[in-house]
Amino acid sequence: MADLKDYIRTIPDFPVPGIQFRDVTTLFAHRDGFRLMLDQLVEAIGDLEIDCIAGIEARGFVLGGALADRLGTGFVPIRKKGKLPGKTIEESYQLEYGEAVVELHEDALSKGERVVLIDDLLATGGTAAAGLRLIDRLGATTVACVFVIDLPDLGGRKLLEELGQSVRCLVAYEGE
Ligand SMILES: O=P(O)(O)OC[C@H]1O[C@H](OP(=O)(O)OP(=O)(O)O)[C@H](O)[C@@H]1O
Ligand SMILES: Nc1ncnc2[nH]cnc12
Repeated sequence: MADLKDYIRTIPDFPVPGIQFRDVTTLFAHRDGFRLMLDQLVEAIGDLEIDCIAGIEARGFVLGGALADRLGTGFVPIRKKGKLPGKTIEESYQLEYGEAVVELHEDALSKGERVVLIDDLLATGGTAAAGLRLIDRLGATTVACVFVIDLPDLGGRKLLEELGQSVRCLVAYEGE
């Protein structure tokens, strides 16, 4: 049986020298790969009762929208600063290669809603941790953080687990 890694391309030195960029566009582009990924994401989340999926810009939107349709939930976007039209709350964070700010509409989630946070890749965990803070500030509960790719060497899984999160990833690149 095909492995998700068969569909993921690695591009060395992008966007800066020294980064091995794990490119999921080749996975998204392949009809068998995309379906296999969604099947595995549904399985990873299947045991949870959830109201909503929150996806992180940009690749988390592709995953999150398709997954929300499969699971019959709503979808909420966590976006880079300056993109959302309504009133927002914001959190800043450090990246593997930079710094950024993410925002969430202040009325995007209600108190007590059960949310799954999703993105394509977990590296340092800075982006996901900022997303968790946004969800938490609206009084909603993140019941799991779900990623296609984990880069455990960068410590993101450990960070999110220390924050009490259930972390679910489909593939990992370790020491590679
Ligand atoms: O765990 P972290 O160290 O925070 O890194 C993970 C984040 O980095 C990538 O996005 P990127 O910031 O490159 O933005 P993009 O999706 O808009 O290209 C990836 O899609 C995650 O969102
Ligand atoms: N190595 C990597 N590949 C793809 N996206 C990333 N985001 C942060 N680090 C990354």
